[in-house]
Amino acid sequence: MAFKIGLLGLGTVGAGTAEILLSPDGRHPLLQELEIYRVGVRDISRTRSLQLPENVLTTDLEAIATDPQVDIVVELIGGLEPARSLILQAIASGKHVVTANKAVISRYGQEIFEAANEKGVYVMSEAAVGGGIPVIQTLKQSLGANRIQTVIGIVNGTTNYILTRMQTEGADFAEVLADAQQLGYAEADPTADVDGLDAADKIAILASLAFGGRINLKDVYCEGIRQVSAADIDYADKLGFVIKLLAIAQDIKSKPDTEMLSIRVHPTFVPKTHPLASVNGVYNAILVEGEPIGQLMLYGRGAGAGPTASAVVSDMMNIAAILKTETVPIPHPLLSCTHQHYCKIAPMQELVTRFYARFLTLDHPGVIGKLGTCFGEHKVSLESVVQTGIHGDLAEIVVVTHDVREGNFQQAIDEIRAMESIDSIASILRVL
Ligand SMILES: NC(=O)C1=CN([C@@H]2O[C@H](COP(=O)(O)OP(=O)(O)OC[C@H]3O[C@@H](n4cnc5c(N)ncnc54)[C@H](OP(=O)(O)O)[C@@H]3O)[C@@H](O)[C@H]2O)C=CC1
Ligand SMILES: N[C@@H](CC=O)C(=O)O
Ligand code: NA
Repeated sequence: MAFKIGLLGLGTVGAGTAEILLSPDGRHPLLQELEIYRVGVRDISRTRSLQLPENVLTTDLEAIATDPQVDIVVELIGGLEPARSLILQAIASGKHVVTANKAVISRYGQEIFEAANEKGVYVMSEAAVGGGIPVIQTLKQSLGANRIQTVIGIVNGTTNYILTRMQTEGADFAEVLADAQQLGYAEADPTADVDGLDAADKIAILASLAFGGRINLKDVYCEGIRQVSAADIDYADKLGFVIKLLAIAQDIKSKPDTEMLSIRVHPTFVPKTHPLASVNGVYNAILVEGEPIGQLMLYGRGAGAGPTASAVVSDMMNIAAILKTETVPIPHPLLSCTHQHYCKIAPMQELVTRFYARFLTLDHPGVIGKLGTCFGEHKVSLESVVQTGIHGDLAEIVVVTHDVREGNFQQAIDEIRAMESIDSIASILRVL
């Protein structure tokens, strides 16, 4: 029995997926039962390196999504529309769906999964987070016995690639971004990568799986890497840290019967001894802490044709395997989405974390004392304060705090910004 695949998109991930399907030798035998039936693209005249079966290419994606012959629709075009509508059309036509589209799943998950459950079809999205890393299945199935406390991830390959090369080669941001685009890591609009939006989509999906509720993406705090300078990377190094764009979801409830999560994406000082500090280049890693499992880290390539396609094809095989046995009722309790409520997300002011801040000040006596007094008045305890150098008429002062309430820290910063002896606040970063 062959399962007919309708592939929407033949770009980086689509081509990687087709390549696996066209070379089944040495892989799981089930792969031989997945047949590329139609492939939808935008520009049919474009030269493609793949040798596809004849007459499969079309620009009519809607026809694929609704074709009665198609068993599984694989959405790999990216973006919000027409991707969302095509997924919904496929579901309405009774097709199972595989997608790598975190933007659509994080925003329209409720609509999509409700439609899928009603229609009795699967929507699988392993490639949407961590590329080839099997993190979605791990959270959905393998860790189901745990109470999850924390999920911390490096989940954007493009920014990790950029930060790694800035750190190791002192490379220029724009030049490295162009390389990441060339390598097929970046989104069609790389703003989504650089400004942390892609990582926010991904941590919303992971948090939903880890904490068993829907996440409203608007509640996810998001800061990208544009402001990270060579000077900060250098100070981080001297202080024993590396800078990583972290996506963090934590259960911060104060009592067992309450629910409160902190979900955020921001560049972070990570101690060099932390397991996430050595995750470099396009590699992603997701560190999960749960009870009783303790710490678990998944590591692998988070972007690129082959690794991402590995996840896409494994989703197709999972669906094919279920369809073959036909013993499992749909919705399958471990493969389908069964979330009903929205999780409560704490405002950032309530976060308790350490901070690194770099100030440019007039080189006057007593400036350090004024900074210390102001922080003290706002209950911000300092771990270290160093005057690191002089730039023309300005002194540079670097501060690292102990754990503080973010709201208190920001109030102190507002007062400091208004001080006459402060020229500017060059950077503020959170410390893990
Ligand atoms: N690249 C990566 O490493 C990863 C990507 N993803 C996700 O996978 C998805 C695909 O990404 P990627 O392969 O990089 O994207 P690409 O831009 O490389 O490819 C997009 C493909 O979709 C087709 N397409 C786009 N819009 C339309 C449209 N409106 N109508 C018809 N065809 C269309 C394009 O056609 P044509 O070829 O004619 O231009 C192209 O074949 C995205 O959701 C992305 O977020 C997830 C993990 C990793
Ligand atoms: N643009 C994304 C691709 C994978 O999701 C990234 O860089 O991680
Ligand atoms: Na994955």
